[in-house]
Amino acid sequence: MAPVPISPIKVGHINDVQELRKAKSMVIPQRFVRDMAERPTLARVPKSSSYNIPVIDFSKLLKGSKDEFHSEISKLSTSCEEWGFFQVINHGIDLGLLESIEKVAMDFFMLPLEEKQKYPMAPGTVQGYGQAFVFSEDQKLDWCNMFALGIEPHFIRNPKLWPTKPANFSEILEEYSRETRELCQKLLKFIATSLGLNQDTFEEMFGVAVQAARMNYYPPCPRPDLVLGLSPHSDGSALTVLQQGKGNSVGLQILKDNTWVPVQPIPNALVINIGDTIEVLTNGQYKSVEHRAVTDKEKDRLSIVTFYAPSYEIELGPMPELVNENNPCKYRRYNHGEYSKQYVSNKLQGKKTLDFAKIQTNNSS
Ligand SMILES: COC(=O)C(/C=C/C1=C(C)CCCC1(C)C)=C/O[C@H]1C=C(C)C(=O)O1
Ligand SMILES: O=C(O)CCC(=O)C(=O)O
Ligand SMILES: [Fe+2]
Repeated sequence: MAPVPISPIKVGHINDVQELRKAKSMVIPQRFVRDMAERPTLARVPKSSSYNIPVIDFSKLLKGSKDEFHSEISKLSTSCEEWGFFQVINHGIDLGLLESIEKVAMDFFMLPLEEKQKYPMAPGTVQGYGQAFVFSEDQKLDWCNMFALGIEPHFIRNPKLWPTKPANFSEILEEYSRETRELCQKLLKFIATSLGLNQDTFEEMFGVAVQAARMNYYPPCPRPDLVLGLSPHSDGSALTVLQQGKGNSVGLQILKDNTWVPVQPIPNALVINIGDTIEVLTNGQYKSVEHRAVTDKEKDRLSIVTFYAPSYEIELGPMPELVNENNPCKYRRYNHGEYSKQYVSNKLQGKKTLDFAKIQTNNSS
């Protein structure tokens, strides 16, 4: 069942950030100005290798020698345990298709506002053009325009929100989504293997997986020190695939050891992150890590995000194989549809939605 908002939500006027940018005002509307504690520190994090998220060579998993396979599986395991993020190179998705999705997404965002507003994201919902996860008039806003669509299964789609311009948008998004779905399915097999589980564990458990796409456009901001492109959050999915636009500014940051670490884009690579579902299923062994986006004074930025999650119908909780004396059960069992409802009814707020599933103990963090 698709999540539906329960009561009318008053969110006040939400400025479109591209229009603010066009107006060339140096003054940032107060709703975008973050409280001190939330403002991004723009000091450079050293570019040393300890601050680079791991890179997985997918071709070594698919067709590498036995040694290459084992060493890449071991790297995958460390990445999921210690980072919750990794970049995949040689993923096999046609590079022309990556370029095409970027082009249609960019062409969409560059349309006049009236055209984009034909596909409005209603308050309290997550599909269409606008700002998702806004629930009150005093909530801070992100310096970002979003366009999100449910992809699979078809009942989550709202056909009225699929744009007619650019003309090839839907065709490219369908093709891209098929490819990213396949990538997620393969990755889940390798993730299962890395946990010592049967490679089909997740596929068998997930039923007909839910897939959604979100395009985020961050125009340059005259005061990047005051705003956030996207509020800190973990993803409610099982896996997320994130494509960073070519030649964009660095904008994605992940929270590691209490430091916001920037993700340096690698040309043609895809960023993968572990979502809340895998954290729960692995009883916290693999982590869904908090991340956010920051903006740049001169450069805009585009990201194209695929969320891959289990069917709304399934019940899930930590897998018994991953619960033991040293790692006692941290999450209760719940229905993924309920979790989705919870996720889309709250503002993005770090890893807060996971409290829904956490078993509270005296020393829970
Ligand atoms: C930051 O996360 C999201 O925007 C998001 C939204 C996904 C969705 C759509 C854009 C339309 C269809 C419904 C759905 C909620 C999947 C994240 O997706 C995650 C969150 C949950 C929960 C999930 O299943 O995927
Ligand atoms: O734009 C980015 O890099 C982050 C996007 C993201 O985290 C999301 O859409 O969930
Ligand atoms: Fe995210």
